[in-house]
Amino acid sequence: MTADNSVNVRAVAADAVLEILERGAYSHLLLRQVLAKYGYLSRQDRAFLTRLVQGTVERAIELDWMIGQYSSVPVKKLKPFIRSLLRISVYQLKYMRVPASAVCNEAVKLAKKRHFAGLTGFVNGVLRKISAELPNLPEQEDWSLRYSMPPWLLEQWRKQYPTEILQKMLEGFYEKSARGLCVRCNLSLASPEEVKALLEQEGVKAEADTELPQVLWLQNMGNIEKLSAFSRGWFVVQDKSSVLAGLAAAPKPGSFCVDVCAAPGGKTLHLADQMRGSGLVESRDVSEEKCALIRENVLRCGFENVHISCWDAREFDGSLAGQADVLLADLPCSGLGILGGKPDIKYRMNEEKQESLVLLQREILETIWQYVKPGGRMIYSTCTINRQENEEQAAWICGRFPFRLVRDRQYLPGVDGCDGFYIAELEREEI
Ligand SMILES: C[S@@+](CC[C@H](N)C(=O)[O-])C[C@H]1O[C@@H](n2cnc3c(N)ncnc32)[C@H](O)[C@@H]1O
Repeated sequence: MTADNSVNVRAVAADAVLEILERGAYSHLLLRQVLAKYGYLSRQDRAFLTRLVQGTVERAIELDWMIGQYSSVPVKKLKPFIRSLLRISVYQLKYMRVPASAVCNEAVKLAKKRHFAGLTGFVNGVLRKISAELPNLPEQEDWSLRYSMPPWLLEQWRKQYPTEILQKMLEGFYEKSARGLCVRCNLSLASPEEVKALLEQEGVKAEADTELPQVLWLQNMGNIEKLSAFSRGWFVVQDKSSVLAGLAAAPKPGSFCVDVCAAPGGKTLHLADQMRGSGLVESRDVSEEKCALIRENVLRCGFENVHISCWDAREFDGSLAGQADVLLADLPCSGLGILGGKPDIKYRMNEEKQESLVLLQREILETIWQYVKPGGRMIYSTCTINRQENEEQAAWICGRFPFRLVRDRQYLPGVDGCDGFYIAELEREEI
């Protein structure tokens, strides 16, 4: 597929995969940049590019194993661009059902164009062999290959979840893109019916969520920032699990809410929306750059009941002591619940990083619990499925500070129809 005369979508995909898997770029940020740079691509090409990059990153462990079976050179020793080109090509063969002739011809052309003319025979040979063998390949027994999941992560989850649940989760990550893009309607500006109607006028398919009336699932949306409903601030891109955290906070009109780790502002906006312009949300994040993201969203959505400030949540702010009706502690975490949308996290994370995140969460919690007024509530949430950062952290809060756990829930991908997310609702004791 070539979008137009000026850009070869496969070349863009190969470069993007190289940046993500070889140079540590964040998949969601890089894709956003690339899609903005090639803003003139058709909806079809944007969808192809997105799927090819995301899918290749998601399936990289399995793709490398397949390439390794038919390459005379170990995958690790291949030239980075050739490795990337083979990865996107094998993904097209196995998961996009692109005809082998198209995949091989495009890969050979691209190798030549990037000055690897001496390797075109090698590229063609590996891809032809894989495409011939594909129909005979049995399903992988090894889950690390079947689901492209690092072995240490599978081992950790095996200790924490029963096998059937684990399998549903692993499959759930791959179902996310098919469900579409999840958005929450800004009820202060428009009803879900109005948002749906405006989106449909612009060719976007919007389906109401079966449980949460303010949530819509979008398909075929192209460049979201160009949609009128987006620029009018009528919706916020936010997974259903994150909406559930905002609903758990349920601020009463006129409340004072503190959101200590707020960027890009999804939950801040939801708190402001639930109070319909009354009360105040003190919305903070650690850097000016992050606060700028909150500001942009608050402006777009038209809220005046939000105050944004740059503050490191590990630093105590005496002016907030005992003030908050609702404290939102949506803390930095290992992010393993959102692998469906940010698959590169699984290659970046390790047990050492998880342990340091547990310590960072505790450092923040030791400071911020003091902001909750007696009888007030704290919502502790993460977008991960690791017990140490979730249930164990909620128990740690209750064991150390004057809080009781009202309720908590671990949402799981593939089980609950949303990202993996943990939400604990805690109440500060009156005395
Ligand atoms: C899970 S994200 C928050 C998502 C946000 N609540 C939302 O709904 O859009 C965690 C945030 O914590 C911020 N963060 C990390 N360390 C922090 C610190 N020491 N103080 C304040 N914010 C911090 C990160 O910049 C990141 O934006």
